[in-house]
Amino acid sequence: MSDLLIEARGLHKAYGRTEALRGVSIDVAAAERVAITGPSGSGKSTLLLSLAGILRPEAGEIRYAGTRLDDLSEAARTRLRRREFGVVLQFGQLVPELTALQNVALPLMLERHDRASADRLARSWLERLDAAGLADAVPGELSGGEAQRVAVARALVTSPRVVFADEPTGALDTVSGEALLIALYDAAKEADAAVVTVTHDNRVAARADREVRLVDGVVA
Ligand SMILES: Nc1ncnc2c1ncn2[C@@H]1O[C@H](COP(=O)(O)OP(=O)(O)OP(=O)(O)O)[C@@H](O)[C@H]1O
Repeated sequence: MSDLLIEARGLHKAYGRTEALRGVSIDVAAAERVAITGPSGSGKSTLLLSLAGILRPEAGEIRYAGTRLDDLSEAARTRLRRREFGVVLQFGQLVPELTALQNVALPLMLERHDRASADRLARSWLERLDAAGLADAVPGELSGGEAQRVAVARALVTSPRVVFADEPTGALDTVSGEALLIALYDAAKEADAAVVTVTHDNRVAARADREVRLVDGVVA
């Protein structure tokens, strides 16, 4: 057996007449950092959301640790996602009514951790991302970069096998964008998690172990 974590073959996904994915195959090995790049509209987000089990492609197969992800029921996919995956999206992923600490602790609370241990772990992840001082702030009080650091802490708090990040640095200036990505890569490495990032940014792609470039819904 190889150490392949994700094996996707021949993925097709259309939105009405727009074919976003036209036969994409991609593998991700355990602890590997893969950057998905390509022009706007080439299908990067659609591929990421499909691999993360959030979108269901119309054709093709996705195996996660040998299990067919695309065949699972919605409930089973949600359970697997909560247990095995961390996700950082572009915007609005923090719950506005909760503090940063409560946002980071939320995935643990959903997994029935007790409050004290969830808060302790959440605080330690905020510290690792240099965001301990933000613990009591609500998302409306955070800058774009601060909110993204909190979102990264929340994606890692459950010790996922894979972190999926859709343009995590898109809203940030060059310096804070790169710092956030380094923090994500370092934290994932420490936790032995694979990272799949969608990015327009060459510097981000250069830090990955491998770049997969999409053009018009196929791997270029
Ligand atoms: N929910 C949707 N409804 C209709 N069309 C969509 C939807 N989501 C994406 N598309 C279309 O599918 C194609 C691929 O979109 P996708 O967002 O996957 O590309 P992308 O490479 O991530 O683009 P960007 O870099 O601009 O974020 C585009 O033509 C887009 O307009």
